[in-house]
Amino acid sequence: MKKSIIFIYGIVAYCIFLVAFLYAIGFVGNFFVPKTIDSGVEPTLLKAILTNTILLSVFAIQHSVMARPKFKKWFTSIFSPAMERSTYILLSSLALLLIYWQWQPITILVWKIENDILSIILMGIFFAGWLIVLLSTFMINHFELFGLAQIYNNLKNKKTPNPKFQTNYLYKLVRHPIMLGFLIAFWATPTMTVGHLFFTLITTIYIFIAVKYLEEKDLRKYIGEAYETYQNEVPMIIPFTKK
Ligand SMILES: C[S@@+](CC[C@H](N)C(=O)[O-])C[C@H]1O[C@@H](n2cnc3c(N)ncnc32)[C@H](O)[C@@H]1O
Repeated sequence: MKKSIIFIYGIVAYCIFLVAFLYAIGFVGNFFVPKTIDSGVEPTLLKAILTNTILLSVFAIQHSVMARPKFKKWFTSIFSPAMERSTYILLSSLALLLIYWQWQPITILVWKIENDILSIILMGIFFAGWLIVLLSTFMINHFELFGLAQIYNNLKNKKTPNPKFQTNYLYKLVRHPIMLGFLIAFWATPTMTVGHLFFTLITTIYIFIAVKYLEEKDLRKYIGEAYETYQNEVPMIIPFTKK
């Protein structure tokens, strides 16, 4: 495929990711965007749970299968390697947009903080979570993580170096600060409904399983002993849980 087309494809994928990422803040936080985690017509409890389980499963399967080295090898045997990350980002973002669009609210209250100061503090923690997610992507390599380095280097006929193993900034505190940021953003809310809690519980379980049994397995294989030492020294997701 023409390098300029691959470049445009990667830029479009990145723009769709930006929309999906920004929308996620409003979706989970219940503000600004037209459809949020607690808005819309409420179906029966069974329909809501079934639909939401399918939606989250689509995202989890896409995200986990496409991140595996075997899938990447297959993909790059057919398409340009420069397109691999952008395709991953594009399909992840589309899976997220599908969640926002089809999510079924369950508005039964689990907790509601009436104290204004506590609510503001929780909203502050919520935004801090999203900031941690965004900043952490730059601590690894934002441009490589979202496929921009690959499409740019491809356009310039340059090889993209393999991603570097980072243990800097927040990666000194935990091994998975991006996931920590998501968990903070999903749990910190002044109003927790059953629908929001369902989303948060399922994503929390998925994050811990995917990180421990998929991502870290690959990282140990490719980085080797240095990653094992890192695992021994730095906690996985919850800070200060390792001596
Ligand atoms: C969506 S990012 C999430 C990274 C990490 N799990 C986190 O929560 O911060 C996934 C990519 O980051 C890479 N990655 C994970 N830990 C890394 C590290 N310490 N240095 C460089 N890349 C890393 C993985 O190989 C994978 O390609």
